[in-house]
Amino acid sequence: MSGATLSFEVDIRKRVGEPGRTFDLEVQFRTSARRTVLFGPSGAGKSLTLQAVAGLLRPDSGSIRVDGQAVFDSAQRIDLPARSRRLGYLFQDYALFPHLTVRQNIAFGLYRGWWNPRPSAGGTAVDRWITALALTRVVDQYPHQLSGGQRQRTALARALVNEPRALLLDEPFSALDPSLREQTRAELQALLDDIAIPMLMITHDPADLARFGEQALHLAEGRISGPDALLGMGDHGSAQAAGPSATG
Ligand SMILES: Nc1ncnc2c1ncn2[C@@H]1O[C@H](COP(=O)(O)OP(=O)(O)OP(=O)(O)O)[C@@H](O)[C@H]1O
Repeated sequence: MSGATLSFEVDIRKRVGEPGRTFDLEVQFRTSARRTVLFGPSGAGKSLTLQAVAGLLRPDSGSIRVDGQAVFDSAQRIDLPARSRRLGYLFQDYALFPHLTVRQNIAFGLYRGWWNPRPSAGGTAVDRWITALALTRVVDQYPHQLSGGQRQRTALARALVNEPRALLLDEPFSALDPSLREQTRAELQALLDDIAIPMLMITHDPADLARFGEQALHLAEGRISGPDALLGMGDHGSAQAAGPSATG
């Protein structure tokens, strides 16, 4: 169960900032790899790109297709809300609700409204991910009572509970103690193999790229500079920069 793929086709422009201090994102790429890593230095535009794919940031123009479906297309006036895109999002700092238990945080992923899930909130999906992510012992604890790894697994469970068609991961290990990162990478890799869900990860850490960059795209100053030929091992799909900004 490790071969699930899905395509992302991104061709977007977005200007942020104020006059005189703007940042222009102009990103074009296609990938159908099982695991794609968008790699680049701080300030390159990685988070803006991932947020646009997720539906958390509206590009000024362009289009985003997921598995052939237009989730954003400025010309056609398509802009699906984040929830309708069926993509799980793992935030860099995990963004857990401090006043909710592990179980409630995970169940929150299932709810549309602003009310809080009951402490006993559950159901098959919540229980499945509690078990799969080894959170059984801590279901009634609050985020401040968890280890970094447990916090990350809780956030992952919340991202997965709606059965998304892909996972979007924003620097998933940067909030962890460096000594925990390698073990946690191995755990995430095993989980992804097990549940066969494609992922798009953004990171500035070469160790993430080495482990998850089945296809690598390099981002610098708001533009993709091309696939990493050394890491682009194409058995499970393909990734390529597209359009005029591609140099590789
Ligand atoms: N809302 C905003 N208003 C103004 N500028 C912004 C905004 N969001 C991002 N930027 C700027 O856009 C650029 C790209 O930001 P982004 O967060 O995408 O970078 P990043 O590659 O994810 O960096 P990091 O690895 O540090 O998170 C940065 O220069 C940032 O200051």
